Amino acid sequence: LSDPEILLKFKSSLTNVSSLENWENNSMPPCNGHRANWAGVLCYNGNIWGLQLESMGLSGTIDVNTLTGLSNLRTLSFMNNSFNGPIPELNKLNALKSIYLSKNNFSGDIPGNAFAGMIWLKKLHLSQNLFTGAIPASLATLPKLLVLKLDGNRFSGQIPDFKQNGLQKVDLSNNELEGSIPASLNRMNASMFSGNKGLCGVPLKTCDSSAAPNSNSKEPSIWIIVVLFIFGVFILLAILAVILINHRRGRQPTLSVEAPASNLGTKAGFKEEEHASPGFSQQLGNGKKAETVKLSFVRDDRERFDLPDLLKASAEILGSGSFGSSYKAALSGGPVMVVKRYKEMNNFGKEEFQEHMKRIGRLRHNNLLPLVAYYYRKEEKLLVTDFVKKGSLAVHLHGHQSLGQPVLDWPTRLKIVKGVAKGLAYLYKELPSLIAPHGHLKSSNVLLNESFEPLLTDYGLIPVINQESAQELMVAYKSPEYVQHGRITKKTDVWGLGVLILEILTGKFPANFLQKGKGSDQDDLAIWVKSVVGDQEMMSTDVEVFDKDMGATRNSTDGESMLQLLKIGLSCCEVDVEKRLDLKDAVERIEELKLKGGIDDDFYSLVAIEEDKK
Ligand SMILES: Nc1ncnc2c1ncn2[C@@H]1O[C@H](COP(=O)(O)OP(=O)(O)OP(=O)(O)O)[C@@H](O)[C@H]1O
Repeated sequence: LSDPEILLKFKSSLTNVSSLENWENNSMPPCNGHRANWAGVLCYNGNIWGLQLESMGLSGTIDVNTLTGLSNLRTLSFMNNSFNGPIPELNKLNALKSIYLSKNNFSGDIPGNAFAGMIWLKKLHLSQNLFTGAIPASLATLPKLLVLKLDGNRFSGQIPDFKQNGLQKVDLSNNELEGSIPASLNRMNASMFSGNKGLCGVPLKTCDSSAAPNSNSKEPSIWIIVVLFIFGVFILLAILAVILINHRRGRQPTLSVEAPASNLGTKAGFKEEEHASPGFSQQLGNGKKAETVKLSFVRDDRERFDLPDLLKASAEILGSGSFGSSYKAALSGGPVMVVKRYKEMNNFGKEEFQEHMKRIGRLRHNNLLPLVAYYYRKEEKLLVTDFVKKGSLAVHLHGHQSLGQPVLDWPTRLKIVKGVAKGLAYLYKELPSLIAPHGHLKSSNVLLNESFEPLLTDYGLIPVINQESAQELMVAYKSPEYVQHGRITKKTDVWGLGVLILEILTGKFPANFLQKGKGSDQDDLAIWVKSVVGDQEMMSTDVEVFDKDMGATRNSTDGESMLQLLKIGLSCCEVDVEKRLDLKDAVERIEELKLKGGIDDDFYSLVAIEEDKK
């Protein structure tokens, strides 16, 4: 369906729609550039990014399924209308940044998972409705939530333990909540909790521990005893069952790994083929008779495990890059690790290799994925790191459709560039003897943590990669200076940073990495950007290279910062090394870039502003 068709279908499930009479198929399109022709529609670049249908007397059904067709929709407001019934299934619109449903007659319990997966949601207003039951638990883990207004409903039970540090306003006043206020909300104003008879703890009066859930405190305690008793009986039965099963099986160990694994503490290692689960271990061991295998840990602050533990774990291949393959392996009951098996590290003696791994293991920075351990055998090298759940920047920039995830917005992209720059500056400081301290900077080697902070990986490896393969495979050796003059310089990583910046701003994949081996004179992406933007001095915020998916940038600060970053990216991609920025200058210029002030980059609901004034 086209945008107008989607809006008309959406309108057909509403009642009392006289305010939407200019929503008509044969009239003007809903958006004309940034201007809206249809009432209550918010436009950016000809796309619908918001619906602000406030104070229109609307009722009927909010047809969320139809709205899923509007791929640029980021904000929804139905404030001050007459909608009733249960809350719509808003998490089908998981790219939304703000939702305003206050001042309607929505009612009933909200399912605990109603907001699960809404990782972009910053503002949620549900004030002054008739909602009952518990505050949905999924709200407590939304990573970007800043403002939550649930006041003036009939929410009951305890307040969930909000995990976010960034919460700015949480208004829970005038509900039927009870119990103690979680520590994460202690710094809120007391008025945010007023009108709830059962709440206690900072910033309200302290909880009286003896009489806390008081008056009818006897009843719950009896129930607790009954539940504990039943639970105890279950556990006893389970233990008996396990003993019986083991008895029946006799004394043979169920897994061949178990007996020798327990000796590991005293033995120096074990024979790989005795213990490994077939797939992963066969690939690692190559079917050859293995020597003893023991992981060397490069950090003291990490829980110890050994290669057998990883081999036992069911492994999943994450991907095969130019150097080999990466496997994800979950240790039983413990952390999830990634083991990268390098094909091209065979020319180094044990001591030389160990020395370098120790050096890498000493690095500590918020924007580096730490090396945890390594394994050295003459013909086999493995590096072990933590698994990063959100995956790589490459996946977020180029694979979001398949993941069903919203694309990265501008503030997130700027945060990633700033983090990458900081990580690089640290590598330059700590590894001054390496000509290219990273050497392999590209978007699949930038992983993203839970709050989209970038973590560089695969850094500092040039000294232990076989020279011939390095020249063929590593990003540093694809730089114009290497292709033309056969040398890399202190500014080679700056070129990698420039290509990454252009990739982040344009959303386009740098074609060079697709060609194995030597690339063209300079990166195709940089050539394309230069051909579109022309003379750097003459560039304006209207240049056509920016990824449209970065989202609304109507305000001038953001547009200006994007343009500045584009200029920095191009100056980092200068073919002439003399003219290219050095790392220090590039990092300084990146650090100066500003986001628009304030807490939000979407619209401020008119009714919400009025409410906030009260
Ligand atoms: N620690 C990790 N956590 C999560 N994903 C990871 C981790 N390390 C690597 N990956 C992802 O696994 C995939 C394979 O990574 P790998 O490092 O083997 O190859 P690559 O980065 O694509 O290429 P290259 O071998 O040239 O570095 C990539 O998509 C990468 O982003």
